[in-house]
Amino acid sequence: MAGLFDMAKRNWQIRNPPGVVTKTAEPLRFGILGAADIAPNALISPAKTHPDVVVYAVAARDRGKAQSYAQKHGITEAKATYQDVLDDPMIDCVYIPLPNGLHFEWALRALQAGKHVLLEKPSVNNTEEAKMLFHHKLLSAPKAPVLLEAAHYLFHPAWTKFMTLITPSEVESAKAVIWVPMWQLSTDDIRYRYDLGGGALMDLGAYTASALVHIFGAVAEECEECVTEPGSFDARCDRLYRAKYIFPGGGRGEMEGDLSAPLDRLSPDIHVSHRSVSVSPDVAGVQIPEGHEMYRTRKVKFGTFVQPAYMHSITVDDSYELRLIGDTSGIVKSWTERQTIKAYTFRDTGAEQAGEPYWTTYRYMLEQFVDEVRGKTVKQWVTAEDSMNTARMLDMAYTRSGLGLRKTSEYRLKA
Ligand SMILES: NC(=O)C1=CN([C@@H]2O[C@H](COP(=O)(O)OP(=O)(O)OC[C@H]3O[C@@H](n4cnc5c(N)ncnc54)[C@H](OP(=O)(O)O)[C@@H]3O)[C@@H](O)[C@H]2O)C=CC1
Ligand SMILES: O=C1OC[C@@H](O)[C@H](O)[C@H]1O
Repeated sequence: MAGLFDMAKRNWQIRNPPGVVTKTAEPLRFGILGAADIAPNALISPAKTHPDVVVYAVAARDRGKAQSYAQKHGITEAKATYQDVLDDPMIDCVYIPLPNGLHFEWALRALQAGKHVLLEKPSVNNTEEAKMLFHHKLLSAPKAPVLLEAAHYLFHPAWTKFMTLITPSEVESAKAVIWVPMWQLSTDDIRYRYDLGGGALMDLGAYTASALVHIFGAVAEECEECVTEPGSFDARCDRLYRAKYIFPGGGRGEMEGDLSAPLDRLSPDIHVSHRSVSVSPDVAGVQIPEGHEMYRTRKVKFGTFVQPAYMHSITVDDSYELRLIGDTSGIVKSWTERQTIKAYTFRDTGAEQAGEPYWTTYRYMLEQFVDEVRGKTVKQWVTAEDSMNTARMLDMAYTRSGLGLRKTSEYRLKA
């Protein structure tokens, strides 16, 4: 009952955060490229509770659309073009929620304009673009701007907690699944447009692939199978994928995503199985007779890993075996233990870090982005290597599926 009350309160406060936030004297001013559906959740709402952030401008291809969007969301300026945002010296940071196929070009343009960039996932169309973007000399110059792929779920304390329960070198298998309900997207959505970097692997695979890389602590060696089903708009864009990977050391990773899923599949989740390993009795908080050793096989399930702020659940199932040392056949005793864990703040993980139960993944991410821009130490981050690894995983799956890579942008910065 208390759990239900907490959930209702948290979900209400996500939409109606308590208290009034006083902004700093010179907050970071953000401009948004595109009047995108995701921006209210991903930036506009989180900015309201961040004292050092103001969403200052939005640009749309149609000025009227930018104006009504700005009015609806209390944004000071509506710009007629994306370039107008980049040319405005008042703007410090740019959020890019454009279709995937435009991320590379507009991220480069924004970095060249000296703006810090929060770039929607997946950061780019493929590994070739990832290398050109994340290795660009603009990012290694003195006082280089910040570039972050908005893989928001990695910033939530539930993910941090989940990773403390995983030992990447001992993972035998893992499966990550994510679904979008069938009513959510139109058949000609940007996710079904090849020219815009569409495809379920691009859209949902960005989550499942990056999750697998973190869980195994490495990018896969090979994608051994990738079955897809096409969307109706363009057969080159997958509506559904099921991919299987082999990781260094032989671990098996699977991922599935569906952009038009039936109603019974609403919770994105991850299942991880570790192999049986010898553990110290302290780990299980038990004492064992002399001449014996303990083995543990751990399974971890993370329900609702992508949007954990609304509700999530991490379940750890440990199976223990007590054996005589050196006797691999005889089990003297076996037992199981289950823990169910939730972490809505870093306090729940035992760490001292800012946050409130009603902070979404996006709000936690914004906190770190601002800290990085302000030159403070960040606690969670998506590194250039992380972004490149996600692109490598997606490229492997697209190649294996036969659909081929998403095309590389022809845009290049003038020297
Ligand atoms: N972090 C998250 O949880 C989520 C992230 N995303 C990511 O955000 C990005 C945008 O997704 P979403 O907000 O759902 O998409 P929308 O279609 O709502 O927004 C995309 C924006 O791109 C602009 N645009 C520019 N060129 C084109 C073009 N040729 N065709 C269509 N639109 C164009 C449009 O801007 P204009 O206003 O100028 O017309 C539009 O507002 C994607 O990269 C997606 O992966 C999406 C959903 C959730
Ligand atoms: O990033 C995303 O997360 C959730 C999905 O609804 C959406 O398609 C995707 O773009």
